[in-house]
Amino acid sequence: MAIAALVALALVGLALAVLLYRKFANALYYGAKIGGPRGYPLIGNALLFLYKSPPDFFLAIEKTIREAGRCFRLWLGPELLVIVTDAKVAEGILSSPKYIEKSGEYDFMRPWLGEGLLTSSGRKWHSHRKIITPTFHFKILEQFVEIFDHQSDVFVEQLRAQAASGQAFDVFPLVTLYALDVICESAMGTKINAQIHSDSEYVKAVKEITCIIHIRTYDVMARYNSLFNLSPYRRQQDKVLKVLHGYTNSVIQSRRRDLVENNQKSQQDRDREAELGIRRKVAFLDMLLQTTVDGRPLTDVEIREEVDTFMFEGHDTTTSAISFLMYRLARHPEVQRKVYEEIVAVIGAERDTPVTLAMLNELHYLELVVKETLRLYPSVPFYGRKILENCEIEGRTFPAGANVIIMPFFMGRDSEYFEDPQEFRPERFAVETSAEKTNPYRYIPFSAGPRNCIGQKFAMAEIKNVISKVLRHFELLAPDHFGPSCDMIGIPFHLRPPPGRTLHSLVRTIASTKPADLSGTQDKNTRQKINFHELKHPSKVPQRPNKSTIDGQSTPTRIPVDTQTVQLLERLSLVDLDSAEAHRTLEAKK
Ligand code: HEM
Repeated sequence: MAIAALVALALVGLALAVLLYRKFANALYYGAKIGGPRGYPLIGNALLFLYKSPPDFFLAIEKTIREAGRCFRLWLGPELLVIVTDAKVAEGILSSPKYIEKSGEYDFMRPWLGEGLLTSSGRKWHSHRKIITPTFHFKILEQFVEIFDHQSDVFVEQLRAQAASGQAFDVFPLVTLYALDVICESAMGTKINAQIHSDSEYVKAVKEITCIIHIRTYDVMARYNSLFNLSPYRRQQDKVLKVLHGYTNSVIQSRRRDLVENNQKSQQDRDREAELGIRRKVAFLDMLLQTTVDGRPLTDVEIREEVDTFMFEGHDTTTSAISFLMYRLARHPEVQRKVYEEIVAVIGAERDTPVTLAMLNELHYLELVVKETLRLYPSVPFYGRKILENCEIEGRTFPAGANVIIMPFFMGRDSEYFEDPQEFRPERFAVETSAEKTNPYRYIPFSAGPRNCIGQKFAMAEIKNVISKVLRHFELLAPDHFGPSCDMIGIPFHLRPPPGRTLHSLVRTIASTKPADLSGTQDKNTRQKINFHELKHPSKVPQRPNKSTIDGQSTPTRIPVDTQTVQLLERLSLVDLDSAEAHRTLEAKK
């Protein structure tokens, strides 16, 4: 009896081993050929990502790139990841219509976005991409510029309010609210007035779900559903999803009713409205309501997925770009001066001149500055594809099931791709010497190929608009103590996350407290500041004072901006693949 049981057990064990071998042999074999850091049995390289904050995650990857090169494999338990920072390999994947399936990381967005444009694949993605592309036509963009213009006026008022308080604050949360206002009005045609009512249920829900997505992306403990479902994040997610989906659904219903009413209007009514100058702005949602796929209209769920996708992709990315751009302008007064002069030449110095798309397209130098900012701080620092069948790219076999993670963050800092990558030099993108043109796949903050960013023209116009407005009102200044040595500032120990929480969530928590509460949360010496100097004479083309003149003034209007978030990420900006010295210093700081 005992022997029979032992034999049965051995057979089950053998069957299991064969099953596991059949499931993983292919990936193990080709994964080993790609090469990567040594891992442990069963967990692989998961320890590299345990309780990791975003900066620590990036430092770990950067260290591995040094050791293993621009393309290497990692095992996260049973998951095979292939990290790619090689432009040729990235080109092989991004340019091909075969590799459009998204990697496992996108599952963290699915509870909110469902199968929208960012997360879907196959036939659904193809047909939706086709119908959504025309919504970014320049004629439609033109009407969105009105929204940017109005919302950036509100943004300027928020900055002015901070100037009056004189309290330290982080620019990032204010930019988030501005970007949310813009995308909500453009995508749904409704005003949430996030900049004024930042504590509204919908605004808070967007912030919370974005935070949960980030936590799941960076921290291996929140990555797997089995662990995530046991955590408080899961309950929090269920709660905010009700708010998010509820809001989008109600807007869809109301816009449907409006559309029916509008269609019932007689030609006479329409002519009268046209005479009175009543022009209804068409939101992205309206276009979806009127479109058809394979001869049928989109369902409410399909529309909701696309609108929510825009809400996410259209605010998180531009927020990061605008925040880092403001930070860089403050650090490079000569660049800021050139941007300002261009704005005055194209739009004029008057603060309330309405901006048009044609004017924004004329801001060529500002465009170079945006591109340079995205080289160093790509809003989407990595994105992934799932390989469905074994395939060969640039001499390597990528096994079926592998998640390929392409990292523009490191490509933008690679000295083989960009000369002196650590230098902020917008001119490198000038047409004659354009870094983009030498090999377009070295510079991919908007991705490339069939699944590139559909909203990049919208984003560029939005960023240019808000910067042109801010610089007509304020000068961004870096205070004297803010020199190169400050670059090495690490995260003060007491701001490190307790186990189980990522630093990112902590930063978000701090950022969402009132500015006044911030002052006590960190050591004075570790605070970096950007000041805004308000221009006094808007009606004349103002001669911008240089820094020493400003310092000489008795009471300039200044807003000390606490760049907690920038500080966190500035640490990453030092991850220059070229500079072993910088790396050693960072390691020592840790
Ligand atoms: C600085 C701003 C932005 C950056 C850097 C950026 C970057 C990207 C990147 C890298 C992707 C590819 C992601 C992937 O392959 O998984 C992407 C896709 C996408 N982006 Fe953007 N984005 C920006 C702004 C926007 C805006 C403003 C919108 C909408 C108004 C938008 C809508 C989308 C959508 C819908 C996709 C999915 C496209 C598809 O898969 O067919 N993005 N974006």
